[in-house]
Amino acid sequence: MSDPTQQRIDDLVKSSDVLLFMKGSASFPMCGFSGRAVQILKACGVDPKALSTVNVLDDPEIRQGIKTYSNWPTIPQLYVKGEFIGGSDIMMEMYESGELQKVLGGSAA
Ligand SMILES: N[C@@H](CCC(=O)N[C@@H](CS)C(=O)NCC(=O)O)C(=O)O
Ligand code: FES
Repeated sequence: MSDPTQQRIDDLVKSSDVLLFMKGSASFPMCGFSGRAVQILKACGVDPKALSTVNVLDDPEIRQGIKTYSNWPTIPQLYVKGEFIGGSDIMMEMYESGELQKVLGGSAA
């Protein structure tokens, strides 16, 4: 991976079991879609302290680079154990089917 931003994102994604790229923070989401993603993770029993987040509004390079990294055009983006799961619509569908709770497995309290 020669692009430094892609490398930085790859390092971030691999550094936390549950990582949410979002607008704002878990305590102060700056967009409804990001807020919904945080709420879904809480509903799955993810301890807010175990949840790592990256505020893309703080870093334009990451805001663009994460879309390239995942080949997904929007924020939020959830990664579990280094794998891209999806945005808030996919998270909601997976939550309703029970799949998200399974994916989160040991990461959920
Ligand atoms: N349907 C999307 C909603 C997310 C969305 O539409 N995000 C937009 C507005 S916050 C976005 O990231 N736009 C590109 C950008 O702001 O960089 C999902 O499932 O997560
Ligand atoms: S910031 Fe406007 S829809 Fe997310």
